[in-house]
Amino acid sequence: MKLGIQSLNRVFATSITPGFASGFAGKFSKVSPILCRDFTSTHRSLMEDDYEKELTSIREIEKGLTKDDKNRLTRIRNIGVSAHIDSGKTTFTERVLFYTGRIKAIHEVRGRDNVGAKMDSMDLEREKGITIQSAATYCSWDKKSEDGSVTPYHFNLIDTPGHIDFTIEVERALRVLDGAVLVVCAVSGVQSQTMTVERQMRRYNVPRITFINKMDRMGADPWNAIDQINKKLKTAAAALQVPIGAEKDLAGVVNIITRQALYNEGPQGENIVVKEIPEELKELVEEKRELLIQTLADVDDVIAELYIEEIEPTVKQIKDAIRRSTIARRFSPVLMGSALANRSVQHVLDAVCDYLPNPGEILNTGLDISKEEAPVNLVPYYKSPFVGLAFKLEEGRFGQLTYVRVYQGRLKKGQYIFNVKTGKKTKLSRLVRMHSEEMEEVDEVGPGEICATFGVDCSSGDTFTDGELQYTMSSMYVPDPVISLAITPDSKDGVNFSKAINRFQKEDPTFRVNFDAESKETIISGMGELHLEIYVERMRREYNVKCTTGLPQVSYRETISASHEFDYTHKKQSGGAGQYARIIGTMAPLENKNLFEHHVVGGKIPEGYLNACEKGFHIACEKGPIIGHKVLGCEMVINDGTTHIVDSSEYAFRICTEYAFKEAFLASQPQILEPIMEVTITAPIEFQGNVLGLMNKRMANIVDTEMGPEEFTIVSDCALASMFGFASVLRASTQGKGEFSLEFKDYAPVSPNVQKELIAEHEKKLKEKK
Ligand SMILES: Nc1nc2c(ncn2[C@@H]2O[C@H](COP(=O)(O)OP(=O)(O)OP(=O)(O)O)[C@@H](O)[C@H]2O)c(=O)[nH]1
Repeated sequence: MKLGIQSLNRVFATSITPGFASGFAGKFSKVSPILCRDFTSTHRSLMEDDYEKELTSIREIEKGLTKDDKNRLTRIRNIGVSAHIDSGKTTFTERVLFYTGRIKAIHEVRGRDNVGAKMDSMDLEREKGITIQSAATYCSWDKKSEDGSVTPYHFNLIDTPGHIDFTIEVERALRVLDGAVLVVCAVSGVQSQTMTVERQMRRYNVPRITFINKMDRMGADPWNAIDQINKKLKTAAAALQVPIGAEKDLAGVVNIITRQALYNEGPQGENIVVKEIPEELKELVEEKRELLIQTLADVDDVIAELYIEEIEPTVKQIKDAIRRSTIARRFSPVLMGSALANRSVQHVLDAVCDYLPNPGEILNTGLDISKEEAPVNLVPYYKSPFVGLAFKLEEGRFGQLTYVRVYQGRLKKGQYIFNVKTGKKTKLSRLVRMHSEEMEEVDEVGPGEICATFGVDCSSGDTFTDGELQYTMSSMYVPDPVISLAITPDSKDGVNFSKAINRFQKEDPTFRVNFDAESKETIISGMGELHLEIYVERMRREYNVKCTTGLPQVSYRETISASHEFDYTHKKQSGGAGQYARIIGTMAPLENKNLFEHHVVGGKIPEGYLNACEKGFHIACEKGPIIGHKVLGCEMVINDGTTHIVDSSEYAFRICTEYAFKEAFLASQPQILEPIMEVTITAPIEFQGNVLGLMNKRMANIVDTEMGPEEFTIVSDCALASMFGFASVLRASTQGKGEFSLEFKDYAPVSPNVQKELIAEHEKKLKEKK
């Protein structure tokens, strides 16, 4: 047996930081909710972080757990199901609900019975066959051990959408989950969204097991998919199973740890029958078992030592090592099967119990705002004072539904909870556990659990406590919208329109609404065409408001590429009180953010006026001087100025800064930036020429091409403006067989010609309005 270099490092130099442990984690960050949009600091603090340190804190917390706490926590799993579009998350979750007894019958996504899967509860989801909102449910799984004993586990499960347009749903689910099942298609392998989801999991330090689905399809190749997980996702992964049969003859899997063949029998594959391993698979099973142990030796010290001594680890040693390294985010165990063909889903549930952490094995931290935001560990003790996070809001039949993850203490019906941000106190009149759109009343939920409540006024990401503690938790990453649309309700009745807009904004932080005073239009912004289309459709269906929409507009940014010194005086004396302000300073380009600073000495400009200048700066950044889009990458520093004893005021200094900003901006070689998207297109090979033609026409920069047995994938960078309406163009060019996804990558300057056109268009619009 050969030993990987990494395992040698781990055995002989155990101080080496494990590569997979230093991922990104919102949970452990020192970022206050106010700063939650700036994740750079989070990344940095976590890169320096180290799982060993985290583990020390977890061990410390464990010491305080009572026997009851332990019993409760060890049986809880908060998990998410995430994947690329159409990998089968919803189909998989439907099986989970069926096998756990949560639903009595299986219904398919776009199934002939027209019922639709349980977790796609919205009509639109059922019609389109896509998941739009993440749905939460809970269920119980009786896990049978090898010795025949049964242990009941309690799962809170969230099925998340695959489309990048609904990415916020994935972000908020991962923020509160302790583990995830990453579903990968056995034919397509790792796809663009798999990589996005993986990045999100790393951001929140979520351990994951992988399920290779669609093993019943022609061309299924789990070994290729595992290879891609290792290479593309840079996650050490190895199979725990080998399939028995293929395509329509897929009968079950061999558990290579216990060396047992597990067949799914019964109409819905509900009976697991244990048999001898088929003769023709024995060699493959041993080969893959060795590979599993070898991979584990690379990430786990115990197995590495046994490996060096050439001792075969026991079943328990292998399982313990998988658990340790999965929770430490160094390894992802891979299971395989077919959700649609009812094969091998039950083993994923066993693996969730065996290898994913319970809420007591994950470190969650907050900031104590009563002690200058000192970091605090949250302890999942039943008797601790309550701390919980409102991670999702939804308008339900009975008012606003707030999803809460309880981090410590418990929530009881009738109890008062305090919103740390607003200081508001609310009595909990109802407490429910969610089961897709249905709910079940409960009196109490303990630490580590997820529940929902009504009548709590808050925003997504607010922390609640019992009123004594002043803790806040870091919130989730909210990406900036990239696309906008002017929207006008057809009827004069604006009440329902406002209601819908308010509700959608509260529920979804990536859906933004602005009223453009110049054009007198309401502008909605979001993550993509589909995202906005869904909201316009929901307004019609749920609020009876039909709307007319303009053409989608790119959310450009305005920036500068040179520095400029300014000396600006704002003076107004037309009877009554005058206005006077003078500021002197510099304007300079800055990477990816805006910044206001002042270095005024000797009280030449009083503090209050300087604050007004800062306000003026931020107002100016909201509407750029060239085409009225947001400013990005600009630093304004005020070094000096003068005041007038009578005519100076905060108002005068604010206005003065806005004018000075405009003047200096226009003198600093202004540039318009446009969003560049990473476009991933997959289609059958015969359409490769057509697709390349489409992308060339759009001046896309091809970054990668991959040929599969039947399909090809092209990854390219392309300006968002060229991608509007692409769904129908691609459909027409590939006989409806092509698929694509768009993800924001970066901002880049538009060409001088385009800049000229955009400015001319903007000026024309302004003239028309006059
Ligand atoms: N052959 C085969 N098809 C499957 C399997 N699992 C799911 N499908 C099909 O794949 C399609 C997509 O399944 P979904 O469960 O909606 O996938 P999803 O990942 O939830 O989709 P989004 O939420 O829209 O991203 C459906 O037509 C399913 O019937 C499987 O194991 N084998």
